[in-house]
This record gives sequence, structure tokens and C-alpha cells, in this order.
Amino acid sequence: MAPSLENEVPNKSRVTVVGSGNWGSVAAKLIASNTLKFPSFHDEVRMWVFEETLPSGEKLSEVINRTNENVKYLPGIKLGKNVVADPDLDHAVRDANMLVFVTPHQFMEGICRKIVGKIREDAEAISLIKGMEVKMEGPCMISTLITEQLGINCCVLMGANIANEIAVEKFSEATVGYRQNKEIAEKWVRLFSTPYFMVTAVQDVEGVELCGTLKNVVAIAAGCDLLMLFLPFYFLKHFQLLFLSNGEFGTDSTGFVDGLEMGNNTKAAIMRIGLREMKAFSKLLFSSVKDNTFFESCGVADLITTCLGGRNRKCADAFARNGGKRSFDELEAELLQGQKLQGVSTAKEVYEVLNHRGWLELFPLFTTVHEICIGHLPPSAIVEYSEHTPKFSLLEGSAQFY
Ligand SMILES: NC(=O)C1=CN([C@@H]2O[C@H](COP(=O)(O)OP(=O)(O)OC[C@H]3O[C@@H](n4cnc5c(N)ncnc54)[C@H](O)[C@@H]3O)[C@@H](O)[C@H]2O)C=CC1
Ligand SMILES: O=C(CO)COP(=O)(O)O
Repeated sequence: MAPSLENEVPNKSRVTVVGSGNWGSVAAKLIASNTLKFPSFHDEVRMWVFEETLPSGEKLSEVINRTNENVKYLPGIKLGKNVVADPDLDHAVRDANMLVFVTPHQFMEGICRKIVGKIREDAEAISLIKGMEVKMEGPCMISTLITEQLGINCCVLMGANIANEIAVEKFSEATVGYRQNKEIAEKWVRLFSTPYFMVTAVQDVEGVELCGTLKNVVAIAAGCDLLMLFLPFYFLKHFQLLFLSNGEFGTDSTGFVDGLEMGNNTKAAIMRIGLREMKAFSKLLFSSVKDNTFFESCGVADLITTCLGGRNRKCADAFARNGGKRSFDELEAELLQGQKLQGVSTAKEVYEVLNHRGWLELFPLFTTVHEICIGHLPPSAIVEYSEHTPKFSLLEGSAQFY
């Protein structure tokens, strides 16, 4: 049973973080430092934990409350004594008027269903979730899902935010996207901002959220692109031994590409083309999306950091290194150890939208990423496709997107 709430103090905002993965835990840490600082917030930050039993036999939530660390998803980092892990979702959300949603996107529909009618009427939400759902009616952003299912306003916070870096207080920026109410957006900015985490608000929920969502697809491409440079050598025995024996891909592989003096240009090309497709796709879905949003932290900066150092890139690198013979599910389990990959399912969701609307030809990078992920194309297609200039000229010629 989770520890009980502190005594009620009127008019103070009470924050609950729904999610306690890698980023969820860091978000709780950031917030907890500010709820202690500002009298307008209750000190305590409740963090809903999807309960699991650790190899030691203990419950994760109990260990978090005992050690003040999320030993599974963010080991070695103290969250702040005012963070209370709570495995009971209803209990965790019922007193909060500021709900921070930060779970892998595939779980959000189920979570919303469980808490319908169980939250405060005056609750405000913010989503830190990068992903979307595709329904019969079309694509549905996670903030929209929250608003529609729970009947509450929902802002978003996205940015160049590799959680492990923010956990050790390396300087980062982030973007809050809001719809109408600037005052609420400013309250979220205050809740998250620290000297090492600089948050800016823009009035463009869809633009901010689509940036955060779509860059994960480009990061998969960036991961494949890395391996592309190795394919000619792939079957040489010593490379096979090097790549397949130690299970360490990230740093070694990047150094290797650097050694070939080819990788950075190729990766930059993938990012540039990816950014164009992100912008075109976002504007086709929502004409309100603003150009400037792509220059905020949620746009180009998040694209760069994820393509260089994110989990999507890491798994795609391993996928390509194995010639597509090991599934993303298998690689995710092995390399991320419980953390979740968003780019592969987002690529599928984007593909469904493109296919349904007859836009596949307009988005060769997004389309190719999905076809590689499902094994219809080899990883090498990610670079081959860039030779299909006629497809690109369709995009180049679509002036209304740019
Ligand atoms: N990790 C990062 O560096 C960043 C992540 N994000 C985004 O934040 C969102 C959450 O990511 P993370 O906190 O990193 O999560 P994560 O990738 O660490 O995922 C693991 C979390 O999922 C939970 N989980 C597993 N099965 C579940 C189920 N059936 N129902 C509910 N929860 C379940 C686990 O308990 C754990 O809390 C994602 O959309 C991600 O794209 C955004 C910025 C940075
Ligand atoms: O969103 C992220 C950084 O802003 C994290 O990306 P990954 O999920 O690829 O690690």
C-alpha cells in the first residue's frame, strides 16, 4: 500500500506523474525539485508505477519508495524524497489537478479507459508521450486521446530530451505546446523548468506533438543508415565476430563509421530528408501547424539528438547489423531491458495513414522505414531510396508544404 497523502492545503496544485519508465522517472525528478521550491504546488509528487516484481522478489514500487531510486528504469539517480511511487492507478490520479502522462504510447488508451470518471473535474493534463494512434477515422494524437477520453485539456511537452542526460543534469531545452490557454502553459513551464532544463511554450499542440512523434521514425532510418556503411563487409568473418559477439553496438559502431569518413554526411542527409517529411506530413494533417515549431527544441533539436543517441537509433542499428534477421521485438527486449521502442510502431501507424490517404509516394523515407521494419525491404533500401529523385521531386514540387 502506498504511503498516505500529506494534509490538504487549499489552492495548492497537486501533481501526479502517470508513468515511471526512463523519462517518466526523470520527469518526476524535475517536477519534484520544483514542487519543493514553489509554494503554489504541494510538495509531494505521486508517480504511478506499472507494478512489476524485480529479480530480487521485491515489488518495484516498494523499492522506489525505500531507496528513492527507480532501480530498474533509472538506476543510480535519486528522484527526490517527495516522490511517492504508487502502484494503484486510481489512487494515484484521484487527488491530482495536474496530470503528467508519460508512458510508452501503446499503453495510453488502456490507461485512459481505466481512469475515466476517476479524476478531478478541474484537472489539467500534459503529455510527454511521443507517438500516436491510428483509428478508423484517422490518426489520433495522444493529447487528443487524453482530451477525448478524459474530457480534460491537454498540453504537450517534447524536446531534445534523452532522459539519462537530463537525469544527470546536463543542460537541455524543451518545448511546451498549448492550444488556447497561455496561463496553463506557463504553469507547466514553471513546473518543469530548472537551470539545466529550459522550457519554452508555443501555441501549436499538434506541431509540437507531431515533431516528437515523427522524429522517432527518422531515427530508425538513421540507425539503418549507420549499418549501411558496413554491409559490404558484413559477411567478412572478423566483422561478424566483432558485431555479433559482444552485443555492444552504440559507441563502437559510431566510431567505426567515423573511421570510414562517410557516416556523418549520410546521416545528415537522412535527417534533412526526414525533417522535410515531418513537416510535410504534419502540415497535411493539420494546416494550423506552424513552420517555426520545427526550429524549436521539439523539432530539429530532438531529431538530431535522437538520430545520434536515442534508443530507436540503437535498435535500428542492431537490426541492420543483423541483416534484418532478428526482429525489433527481440532486439528491444535484449538492448533496452524493459524500456520501450516507439519508432517501429509509429512507422507502422504513419504508413497506415499514408496508405489510406494515397500519400505513400510523397513520403519515401517514412514508407521505406516501415517496409524495412516489416522485412519487405532490406536495411540497405534506406540509402538506395534516396536515388529515387522522381519521388522527391513530388515533394519538392508541393509548394504548399514548405
Ligand atoms: N526515455 C527517453 O529518453 C525519452 C522518452 N520519451 C517518451 O516518453 C514516453 C515514455 O517513455 P519512458 O518513460 O522512457 O518509458 P520506457 O521506455 O522506459 O518504458 C518502460 C515503461 O513502460 C511501463 N510498462 C510496461 N508495460 C506496461 C503496460 N502494459 N502498461 C503500462 N505501462 C507499462 C514500464 O513499467 C515502464 O514504466 C515515450 O513516449 C517516449 O517516447 C520522451 C523523451 C525522452
Ligand atoms: O525522445 C527521445 C529524446 O528526446 C528519446 O528517443 P529514443 O526513444 O529513441 O531514445
